[in-house]
Amino acid sequence: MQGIFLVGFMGTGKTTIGTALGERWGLPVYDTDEEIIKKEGISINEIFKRNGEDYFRKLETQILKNVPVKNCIITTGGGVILKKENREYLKSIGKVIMLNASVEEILKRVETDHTRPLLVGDKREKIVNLYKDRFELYIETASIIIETTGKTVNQICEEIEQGLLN
Ligand SMILES: Nc1ncnc2c1ncn2[C@@H]1O[C@H](COP(=O)(O)OP(=O)(O)O)[C@@H](O)[C@H]1O
Ligand SMILES: O=C(O)C1=C[C@@H](OP(=O)(O)O)[C@@H](O)[C@H](O)C1
Ligand SMILES: [Mg+2]
Repeated sequence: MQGIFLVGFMGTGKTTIGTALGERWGLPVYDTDEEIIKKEGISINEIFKRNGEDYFRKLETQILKNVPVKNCIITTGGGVILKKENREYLKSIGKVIMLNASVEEILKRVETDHTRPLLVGDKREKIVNLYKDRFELYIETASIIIETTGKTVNQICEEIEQGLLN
């Protein structure tokens, strides 16, 4: 089986759904953020603080291109689609699934979480602006789009399974 990649905005549930799919299908799951944290030995917040976003993006591309793909599920960080190089790689190497959610739903899910350096300050404003810049890039990269607002993890996994059959 070719690799299954989950892309989408922060808080759309990529890490959660990828983990659930891994359990359902008995496949290994690689989360690019977790691989970056393992490699650097510090949190994403700390990487942004010490080395800046550009450094993080370089690591992200490196990790993306080096995680196993065949018979694996790969969950990405929300900004992976910013680089054309990454979008092309994703499209060429696996099946790309976009998770989507409304701004209100994302806000609810990330409200009390302080692990995302790009959502510091006015979270709603940050989400609206970043999503506006990125939306088309997710759409361009993915071949399956799944709406997650108001759905359970199980429902979303079932929709993904259905989407892969079509
Ligand atoms: N379908 C869902 N319904 C409600 N909460 C969800 C759902 N999917 C994920 N979450 C919650 O939203 C938060 C962000 O999920 P996460 O998987 O980290 O998203 P991402 O990796 O896309 O940033 C977590 O607290 C998670 O438990
Ligand atoms: O959208 C982004 O630019 C980011 C998303 C995060 O991952 P999640 O989408 O899993 O939250 C993480 O990679 C980093 O904080 C930057
Ligand atoms: Mg994640």
